[in-house]
Amino acid sequence: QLNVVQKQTQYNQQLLDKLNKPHQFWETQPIPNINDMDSLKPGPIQEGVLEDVRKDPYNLISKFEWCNIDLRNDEQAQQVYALLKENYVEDDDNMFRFDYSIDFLRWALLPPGQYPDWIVGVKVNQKLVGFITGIPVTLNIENQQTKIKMTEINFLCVHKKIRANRLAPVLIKEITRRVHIKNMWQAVYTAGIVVPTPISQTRYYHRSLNAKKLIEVGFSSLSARQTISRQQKLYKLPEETKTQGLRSMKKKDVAQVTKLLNEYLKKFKLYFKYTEDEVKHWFIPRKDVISTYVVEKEQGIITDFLSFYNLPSQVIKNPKYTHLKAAYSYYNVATQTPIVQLMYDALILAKNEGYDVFNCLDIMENEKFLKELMFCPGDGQLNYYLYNWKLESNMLKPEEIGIVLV
Ligand SMILES: CNCCCN(C)c1ncc(F)c(N2CC(C(=O)NCc3cnc4ccccn34)C2)n1
Repeated sequence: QLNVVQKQTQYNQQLLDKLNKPHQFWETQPIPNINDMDSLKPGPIQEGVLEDVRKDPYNLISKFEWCNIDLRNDEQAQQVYALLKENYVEDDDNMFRFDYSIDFLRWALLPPGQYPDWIVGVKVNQKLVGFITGIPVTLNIENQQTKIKMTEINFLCVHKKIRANRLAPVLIKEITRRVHIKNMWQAVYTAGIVVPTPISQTRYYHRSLNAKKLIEVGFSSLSARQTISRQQKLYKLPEETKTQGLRSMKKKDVAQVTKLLNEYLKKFKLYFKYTEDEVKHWFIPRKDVISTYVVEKEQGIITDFLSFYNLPSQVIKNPKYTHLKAAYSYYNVATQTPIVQLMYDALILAKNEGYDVFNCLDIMENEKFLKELMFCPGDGQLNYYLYNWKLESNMLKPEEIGIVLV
């Protein structure tokens, strides 16, 4: 009885701390707060000094220990899968939770140049209870001459049962240390929540592919005048794609796709530079992970390509369905084919691959097709963040963002 009271008191105190000092952790980080906006000059906020980087891992509360996860090892990959499946991002009404597959996690976290100590776990008695990851990227910021070698942070997750232990800040500090020790001083990350200080706030849009199921799982709702059959007719798609020469991407396309992508991304203020090796990793189709289709014209010239990734959500409580099959728009480059037509074909391909919904953000040139292809704005916002970098402009518009994080 006593320790229940003690736990409740401790929890109440933590709530009070949060109310009094929200973002206690974030204020200690080199990320501009609102009044830095016009005082900081563009570029790194703190100069990194390699000698000053702590050589040993941050301390953990007793019984917790650090471990590097080898995702190539089936057992360890299974542990990561199970932690995320039960404890990763949910929607605000706790109806859905992401269900990233093992094949997807190997795609997302084992790109060329990956560092083994950037897949970070925390274990208690051999059980994985905390996770955070980094992958190496080369970022172009606001068309600076210099490209910056930095990290893309993702998959921060703490087991539901041990939240409010302040483990998340320690996970962030530890992976920051492991990035600093490699003489890298910036990071890019996204989150559905707002913490200091987004560089861009983007919105999710959804295009219904299986109207009936979306209503049955509670993803979509019917207004007074709508009926399921009218929704099905409204969103119906042809079986066949329209674009001449559209086909699945193959290894032989890597060189052309790399040129197309790197050239196309120069339109934006924030984008990665891709090597051919990286294009091979990120775009060669993988079953149930990534789908990429190229448009091949005469003499084998590739003029456009489209891509989308597979991120199912577990439907937490539903008598009929366990999963929502969602395709997420990845990178789409339209240089000859009208982007509306290219994305219309993406919808047809996704429908034929069995997806229930096609999601995209209002970044890059996406707002050129959202209305015409009947995408609806979602309640999800995705905020983009840069660690240790002051932009020239305080915020970037969504259409200036050329990065998709999975
Ligand atoms: C780097 N990592 C960011 C990507 C993680 N991604 C995909 C994400 N981050 C925050 C969101 F707001 C979000 N949304 C997709 C939209 C959506 O479909 N909302 C209903 C829904 C269905 N399933 C889920 C699962 C979790 C949250 C909302 N869900 C909103 N997506």
